[in-house]
Amino acid sequence: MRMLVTGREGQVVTALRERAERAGIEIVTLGRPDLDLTASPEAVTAAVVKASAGVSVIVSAAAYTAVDKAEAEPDVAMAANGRGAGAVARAAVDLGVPVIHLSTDYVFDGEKNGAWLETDATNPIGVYGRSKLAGEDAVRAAGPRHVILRTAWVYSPFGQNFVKTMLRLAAAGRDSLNVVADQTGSPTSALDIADAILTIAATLEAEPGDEALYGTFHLAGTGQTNWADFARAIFEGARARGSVGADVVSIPTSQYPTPAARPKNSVLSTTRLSERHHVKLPSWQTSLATVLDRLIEAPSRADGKK
Ligand SMILES: NC(=O)C1=CN([C@@H]2O[C@H](COP(=O)(O)OP(=O)(O)OC[C@H]3O[C@@H](n4cnc5c(N)ncnc54)[C@H](OP(=O)(O)O)[C@@H]3O)[C@@H](O)[C@H]2O)C=CC1
Ligand SMILES: Cc1cn([C@H]2C[C@H](O)[C@@H](COP(=O)(O)OP(=O)(O)O[C@H]3O[C@@H](C)C(=O)[C@@H](O)[C@H]3O)O2)c(=O)[nH]c1=O
Repeated sequence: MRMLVTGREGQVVTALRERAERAGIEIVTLGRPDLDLTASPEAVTAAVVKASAGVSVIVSAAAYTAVDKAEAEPDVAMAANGRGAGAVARAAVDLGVPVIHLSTDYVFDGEKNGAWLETDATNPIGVYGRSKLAGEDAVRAAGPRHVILRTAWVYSPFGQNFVKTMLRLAAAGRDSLNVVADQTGSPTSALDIADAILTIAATLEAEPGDEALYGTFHLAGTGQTNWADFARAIFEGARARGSVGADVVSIPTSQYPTPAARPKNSVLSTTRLSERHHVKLPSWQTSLATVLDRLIEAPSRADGKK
């Protein structure tokens, strides 16, 4: 298998590079300046086609992900996540290969009691979510051979994410942090996303004509939490590894004003993916431990002891 992934230094693209190399899968990454999703759709499609010699699948992982900043520059977010995503998917159609496209829990308004199904009505409450929904629509319009993977609350040893922010604030000496406790979701490791994408890509390659494998799927860590409890788990893990933590004070969202509104309930039902692609991610606690192991050097290892 040879795979092209959009993006260069993002969390998912970096995790995919690592996992693909380990599995002996050839991976081509395409990011700025060679690919700018905000360029004209024709230029985006041409750049992807040009870089895709011999690829059997395209993974569309690059996106404008600055949720708050998007409120101030909706045109840029929409160009990248809407039109840009559509142009990447059209390149896959031109090449005759399937596209695996990453989307988000933020396409929902968060008002449901219970986990969101793929068939639930979307209703994004911010610019980022609206731009990602436009991208989903553009991917669907490009052709039927797509897998849209809506994921959530992504963290990893790479790039920027909530886990690294918490560890950085504690390391900078913040002994107490106010964190919102009324937004619920499922933290998802980019390493797990990468493994899932490799499995899904292999299945698509083996069974290209199976229509049940295409469409929209939810992919998230198993279990749910809120940001405050997630922060507590991060600090508990940090302390257990000999690093510093901070006390977490639970606050309502109203006490942490941000430019963009976030959904109250982001929990995604992942049953469809496990039934059709036999992919089920570990519990978020298990995956958090794996990522913390990589982010925090254990004292015994730092001492050179086993
Ligand atoms: N992070 C999260 O919590 C979640 C992410 N998702 C989705 O998953 C996917 C992967 O997210 P993640 O890896 O965390 O994202 P990151 O923010 O870590 O990385 C985004 C990548 O997109 C690239 N990029 C941004 N703008 C452009 C552009 N105009 N042209 C080309 N490349 C661009 C960045 O390039 P550069 O390195 O040059 O900045 C970077 O490589 C995205 O589609 C995102 O919407 C879904 C749910 C949650
Ligand atoms: C740093 C910090 C954040 N928060 C809150 C703000 C927010 O509601 C929540 C998470 O903050 P973040 O800014 O990391 O989250 P955010 O950027 O909204 O994360 C989202 O990113 C996009 C790309 C997605 O697709 C989503 O699935 C989701 O992961 O925690 C606190 O309450 N206290 C703090 O000290």
